[in-house]
Amino acid sequence: MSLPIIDIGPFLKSSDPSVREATAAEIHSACLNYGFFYLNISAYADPSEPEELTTLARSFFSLAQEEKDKISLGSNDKARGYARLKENVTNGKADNHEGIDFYRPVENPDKSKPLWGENLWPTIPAFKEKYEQWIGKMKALGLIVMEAMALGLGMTPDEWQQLRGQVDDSFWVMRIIGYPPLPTDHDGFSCGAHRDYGCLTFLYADPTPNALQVFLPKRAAEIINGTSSITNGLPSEEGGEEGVWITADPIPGCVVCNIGEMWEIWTNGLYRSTLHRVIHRSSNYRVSIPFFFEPNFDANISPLAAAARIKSAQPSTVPNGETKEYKPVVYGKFLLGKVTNNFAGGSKYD
Ligand SMILES: O=C(O)CCC(=O)C(=O)O
Ligand SMILES: [Fe+2]
Repeated sequence: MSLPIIDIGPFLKSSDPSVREATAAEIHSACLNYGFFYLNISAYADPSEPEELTTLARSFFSLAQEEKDKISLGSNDKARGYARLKENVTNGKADNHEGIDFYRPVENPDKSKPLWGENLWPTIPAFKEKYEQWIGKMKALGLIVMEAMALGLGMTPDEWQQLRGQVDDSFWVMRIIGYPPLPTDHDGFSCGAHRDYGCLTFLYADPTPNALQVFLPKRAAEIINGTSSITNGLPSEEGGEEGVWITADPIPGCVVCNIGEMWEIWTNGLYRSTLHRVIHRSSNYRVSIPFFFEPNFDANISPLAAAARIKSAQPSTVPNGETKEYKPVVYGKFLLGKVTNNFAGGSKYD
């Protein structure tokens, strides 16, 4: 047993409402229980596409350090470009990875403003074209999965159109990450424990096993009891909540999909964004390519009526029926807070 595997094919291809609702229900239950699932996209993208992207990424990461530094984010807008091995810090510890970040292009770029520069592309032939094709596909996939989620939450067509208007010009991020083996004496992780802060992450990773781990709180872990991939332990950095780390190895034809903190706000905590980390100790160089499908820069994210309807139909687990009300945020402001924090020595993962 592992995290649920959901095929997006039937949702894409069928006009039968019961088929579409079945996929939507699977996604809803995965979001309620885990915040993470495998999305089989083989009906949508040929596996050779992301494989080619990892080959291109490897040719970049194998360049001399000074070549890679030519597209350094430090000399750009502090967000777009290349970050050296250990430059990113999570929970106060250097991450043992290097990477390149790209964001949605902006009008009137100005690299003196955080986040507001231009993307810096490696000059490797076909690199930009192939990645831009992938970005186009992942953006469209984001809208498809959002529609399925709206259906899963029982949103009316009008409510869906309103939500769609908050994500139809996604301020997406794509990250290309290279992980050398984690030295046994490294004080930290390949990528420290964090929650994704946005909307939906679609992670393609090369076939390396035993790298990505997902933290399942005790209740969720019990649902998929019997899993052989349970490691153990509690994340001390997260207040010691009881649960288990499970490994989420790549599955051919699938991306790993998880929900970010904006979904916590939209659902007022009904869906939780789940802690995850990377510990890559095998001897190879691992490459992963997360695509973050995020809300529009100026989207005002606040709890959705559909989630409130589901919550009010459930018996309250909190004394006196009190529930925490999530505070609305404007996505772009929230993001700038993250990026400015990175610049101050924090992390995009904090
Ligand atoms: O490389 C991975 O498997 C995960 C990376 C990740 O969680 C992130 O960049 O947010
Ligand atoms: Fe992540």
